Amino acid sequence: MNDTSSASAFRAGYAAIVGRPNVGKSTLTNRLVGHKVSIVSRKQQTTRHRVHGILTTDRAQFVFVDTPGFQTRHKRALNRLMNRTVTQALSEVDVIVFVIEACRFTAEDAQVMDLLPEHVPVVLVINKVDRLKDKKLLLPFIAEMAQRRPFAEIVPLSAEKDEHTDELLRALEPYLPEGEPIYDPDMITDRSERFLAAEYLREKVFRLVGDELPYGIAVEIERYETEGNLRRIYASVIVEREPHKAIIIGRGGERIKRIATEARQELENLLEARVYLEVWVKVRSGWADDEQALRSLGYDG
Ligand SMILES: Nc1nc2c(ncn2[C@@H]2O[C@H](COP(=O)(O)OP(=O)(O)OP(=O)(O)O)[C@@H](O)[C@H]2O)c(=O)[nH]1
Repeated sequence: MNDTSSASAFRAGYAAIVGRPNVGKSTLTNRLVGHKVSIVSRKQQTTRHRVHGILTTDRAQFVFVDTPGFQTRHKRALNRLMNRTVTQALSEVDVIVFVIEACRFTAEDAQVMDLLPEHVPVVLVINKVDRLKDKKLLLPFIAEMAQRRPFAEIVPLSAEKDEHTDELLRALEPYLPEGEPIYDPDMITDRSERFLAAEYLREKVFRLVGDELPYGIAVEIERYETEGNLRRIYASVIVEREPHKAIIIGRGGERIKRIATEARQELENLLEARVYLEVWVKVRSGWADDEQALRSLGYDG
């Protein structure tokens, strides 16, 4: 208890995970935390909230902030809110994890990099190295990236295959301040069950509706009741236009049934509880353009 040497001191702090859409930020957060707290989709820009994934080891507590993709093309209200969220997240953290794809550095990546504050250390993650056919290309790419900016560390890894993710944790640890855990060590997220239920349901909608719908989809939890080990969840999927409703419902209600069943099963695993989930599809036109409506749906940046 009286040991004051810094080598054994516990560390705790915040790490923001940033990068352009689709580089694998959600996959990485989930891998590091070991639970599915942030939704993953092939479709871009599925992460709209700051989600804290929390990992507590015997040496440190990492609080990960999974930020939405930087918006460079679209100008709708939703995206203005998202950019504000990102900027805010970055100024508050102890270390930034800047994620790019192996051997690709696009104009969009450069735009994200230019927004990173100078005073916060940045660890560069080169993700998806499993995709590289020729691993020899990695070294020159690392050298090229090191020229672009003084990164605190550069860690090539594969979030999906869980390769070298431990090295990232080792690289991040020294940048966390010494101190007591910020959250209870048993926690994996500071989000409520209600929030996670909405996220899981939204992920299923994105996965099962595929590319048939634009981004104007939201999920609202209308009632969330706990009765012992049972959760009763009443949710709405909100779309912008009537024809979108039919797409989500599917022929004979087949698709919405599958969305609800899969979301329920995953929630049962996460919560270790029985889940009753009822899902309705509603049309509320223009919500993605209306910041007020977004706030009421919980997108309050
Ligand atoms: N091959 C390979 N694919 C990966 C890896 N990491 C993520 N992916 C895939 O890349 C896609 C995007 O991953 P996400 O984690 O949703 O990306 P994101 O950066 O959070 O995306 P946004 O939420 O749009 O910002 C998914 O299809 C993942 O399965 C990896 O290490 N290797």
